[in-house]
Amino acid sequence: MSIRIQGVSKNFGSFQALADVSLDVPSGSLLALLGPSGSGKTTLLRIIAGLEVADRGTVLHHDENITEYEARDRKVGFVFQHYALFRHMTIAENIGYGLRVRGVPKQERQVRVDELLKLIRLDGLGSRYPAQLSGGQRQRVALARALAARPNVLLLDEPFGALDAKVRTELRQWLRKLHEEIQVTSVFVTHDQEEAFEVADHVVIMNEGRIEQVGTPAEVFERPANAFVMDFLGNVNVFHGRVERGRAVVSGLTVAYPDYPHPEARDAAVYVRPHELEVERSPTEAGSLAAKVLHVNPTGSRTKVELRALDSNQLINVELTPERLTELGLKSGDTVHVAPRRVRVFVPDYEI
Ligand SMILES: Nc1ncnc2c1ncn2[C@@H]1O[C@H](COP(=O)(O)OP(=O)(O)OP(=O)(O)O)[C@@H](O)[C@H]1O
Repeated sequence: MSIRIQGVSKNFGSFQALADVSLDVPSGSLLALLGPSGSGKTTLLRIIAGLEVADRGTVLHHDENITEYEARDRKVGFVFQHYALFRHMTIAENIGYGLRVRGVPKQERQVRVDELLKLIRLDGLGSRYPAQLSGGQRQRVALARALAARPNVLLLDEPFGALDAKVRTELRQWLRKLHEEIQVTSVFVTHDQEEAFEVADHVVIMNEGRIEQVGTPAEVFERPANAFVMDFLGNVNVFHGRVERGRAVVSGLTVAYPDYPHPEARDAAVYVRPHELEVERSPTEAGSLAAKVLHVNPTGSRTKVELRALDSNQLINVELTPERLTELGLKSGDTVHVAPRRVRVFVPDYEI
């Protein structure tokens, strides 16, 4: 069941939580809403669920306009961060609760609950109580409960937010596999980039009630639509420079920027990710920034090197492979030359 959101706006008093948001969630996909705190992710999810009413705009399920439908008529399943299970009910009773309320006969309920217990890999534990399960297992039960009535859409709001890092990682992979198995259209809210990238096949980057970009994890990471997305998606070096005549210039460094062919110079931000910076012992022909090595921190498969540009004093973060580090033999205090393999240039208020 696809979801289509068209021109949805929502105000809380004078505060605009969502500003003219439109989004398509293809049938069977798993889409993550990713953005900083307060960007409107939960509000959008609640509007899809029917728990919140939009001031303007429409929500369609498939081609049906469900904007006016109550939550219970929308056939959605929810999992929240703190969607507590009923403590006095067994796991099986918890999972079957919604079916019981809907009057599904006992036998049919039991078959469905057993099916779900298998799906969440907790078969045999149906007679336990929530207190006898780990936090991760409890969230899997919450998910089974959400799926019990075969919803058209599954909505998850920071479902693993309260769990520790190791369990979170396991549950992400588990959710990914589960989704491949059941293929129910799912929307997942998180402020954790790694989580969004690992779980979802499409990521929606939100900021201040607007959608900044929609794409696969690779698309938004490799081709960020704007400076906000670039910044938000992690560790990045930002150099302040200018653009003019098809070039972007940061002190000694010049790179081609054909998107700005005009002769009048404008301020620009030049973004380079740490693994897209090369370190050389001598200046490169294409232009490089002279910098002093502050720290070399070889952890894991990448070595993090912190440098300071000689002319601007700006801190620069570089990631090198262990092989490259050995080749260079870098140590603190060395003066080197840093050159980007790839840059993204953003010119404020300039539409390409
Ligand atoms: N019922 C409400 N009344 C007033 N303001 C609200 C209400 N619900 C949300 N807001 C405000 O709307 C903005 C967006 O909230 P929302 O919960 O959608 O953001 P979010 O991106 O999910 O953030 P978080 O990651 O912190 O949950 C916030 O500034 C929040 O304070």
